[in-house]
Amino acid sequence: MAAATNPTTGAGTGITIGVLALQGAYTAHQRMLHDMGVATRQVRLPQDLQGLDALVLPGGESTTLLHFLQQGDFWPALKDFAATHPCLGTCAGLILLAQHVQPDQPSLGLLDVTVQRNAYGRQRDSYIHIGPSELPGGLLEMVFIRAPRIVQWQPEAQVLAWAGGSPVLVRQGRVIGCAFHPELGSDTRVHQLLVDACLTP
Ligand SMILES: NC(=O)CC[C@H](N)C(=O)O
Repeated sequence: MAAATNPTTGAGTGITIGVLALQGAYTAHQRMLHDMGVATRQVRLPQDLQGLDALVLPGGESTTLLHFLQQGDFWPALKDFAATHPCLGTCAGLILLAQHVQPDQPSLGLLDVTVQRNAYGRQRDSYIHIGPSELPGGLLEMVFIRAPRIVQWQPEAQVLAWAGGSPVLVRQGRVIGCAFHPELGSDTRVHQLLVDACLTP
């Protein structure tokens, strides 16, 4: 892990965060991390994981992501990386990190939650919710796009935000899962959780 020189932002920390760039909303994550002063690298091949401090698994379509990730040795390499480094999974990325997925599909099993895919409706049912959170400053704007719902969770998964009676932001050790899209907008607090996880020994 890199030494912190400015723990309130990514600037000057020397950390590099990978963004899984196979499909989906990865450029918006890169832009947000860049604006926070954090170096990023697109991850398209298993060897791109080498030397990274953390990884973002973006939103998109989890079945399509799985299709690419199950080629060659990407899946075991990702499993090893995610078990040993901070990770932030948003929307489809949360589905990849979950312990159980409904309907059933392979997942990394790093967050003790069960997620139900597409539980908030179709693309046209996308909506913005403003709700309380445990993040510094409280209230959080959350963009939901065909989002998964966390329908079961274990106490190991610390809930940091709720919407409509369900957890929508959870953290388990250095793994963070988020049902909404924190990369769309200018609020950096969810990404800051990932940066902070990199800087925590
Ligand atoms: N915005 C998103 O990432 C949607 C997730 C998608 N519905 C899936 O099941 O993978």
